[in-house]
Amino acid sequence: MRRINSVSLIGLGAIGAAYGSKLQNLLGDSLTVVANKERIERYQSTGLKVNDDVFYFNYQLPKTSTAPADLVIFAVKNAELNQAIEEVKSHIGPNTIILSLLNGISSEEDIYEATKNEHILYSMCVGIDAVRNNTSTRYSSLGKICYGDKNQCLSSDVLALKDLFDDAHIAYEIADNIWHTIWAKFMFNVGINQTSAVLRAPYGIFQNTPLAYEWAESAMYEVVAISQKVGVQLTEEDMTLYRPILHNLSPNGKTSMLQDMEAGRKTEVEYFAGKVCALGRKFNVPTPVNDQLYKVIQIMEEITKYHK
Ligand SMILES: NC(=O)C1=CN([C@@H]2O[C@H](COP(=O)(O)OP(=O)(O)OC[C@H]3O[C@@H](n4cnc5c(N)ncnc54)[C@H](OP(=O)(O)O)[C@@H]3O)[C@@H](O)[C@H]2O)C=CC1
Ligand SMILES: CC(C)(CO)C(=O)C(=O)O
Repeated sequence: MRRINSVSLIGLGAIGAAYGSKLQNLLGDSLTVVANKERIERYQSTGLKVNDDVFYFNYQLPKTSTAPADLVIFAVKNAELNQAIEEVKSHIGPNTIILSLLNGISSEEDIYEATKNEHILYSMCVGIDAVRNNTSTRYSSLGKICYGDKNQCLSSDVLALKDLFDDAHIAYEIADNIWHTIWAKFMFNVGINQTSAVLRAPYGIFQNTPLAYEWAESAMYEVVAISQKVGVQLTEEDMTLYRPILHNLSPNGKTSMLQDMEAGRKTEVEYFAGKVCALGRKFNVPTPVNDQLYKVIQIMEEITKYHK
């Protein structure tokens, strides 16, 4: 029976800090956070605050030679993924399990291309409303990590991760069809993240203003239509299933894209509307809502740069 005793994590933002704090409580220094010198100094100077607790992690510089970890977790943004893969590569051995908590539908394939690792479990996290302010992260709900083997089997990797999550008190769900689950989350992000960034609206606005959520759903419909061309077969029921998830998030919570917009960071629009529009063109599916969101969000990013 496989056991996960050592974990390396890259990306200590909202998601990395939230789940990393749980793992550190269990593993202590057997959880290693990979980061460059500037980040490590920043994290060490104040500690990493997660809700009301302060964490001092075991840090390691990128590309340091090290024994492979049992599990490597990616929790960076999509545009940062390629660099993160290079920087954490020395932690990945032939038997290392890899988990990518990034949103979108491309990170697992990108990691596979770069590492050829055969132990990548597909995953996403849902129902978490973590908001980060520099080195401080606050959440009211930690949600759960949905994951699975892409061949839909209960492999020893899947079971080893289940034991780790049980021990660390991280809620999880082993998905029957993880690719469908990831696409459903992609659909939700395409709707809620992008419209929230444009409206600068926290979850409460979408919970209480039907017109705002209708707009988000109009972007989601385009993902449903495309999914049917790529064999994923999302339906309107997948959209309905996300409504209670939205209503469980803190009304003051903000999507990761709204947080990026407010902090003047580049957003993940390329991996949401950018991907939807490209797939729409490929499969001849009209994507008028995402076409506009793609343009508006890119313009907003330029305006932010202009004012910096
Ligand atoms: N926030 C949320 O509620 C949710 C987010 N997600 C997804 O999870 C992913 C992560 O999002 P989130 O946590 O919000 O993003 P954040 O921007 O809060 O965190 C990303 C972190 O990665 C760090 N980082 C980037 N590159 C490197 C590197 N090479 N080495 C070490 N650290 C690095 C950044 O450091 P620095 O700040 O110094 O650049 C930052 O702390 C995204 O794909 C997002 O869509 C999924 C579900 C919910
Ligand atoms: C679902 C949601 C909106 C919060 O968990 C998210 O994935 C994000 O903020 O990126």
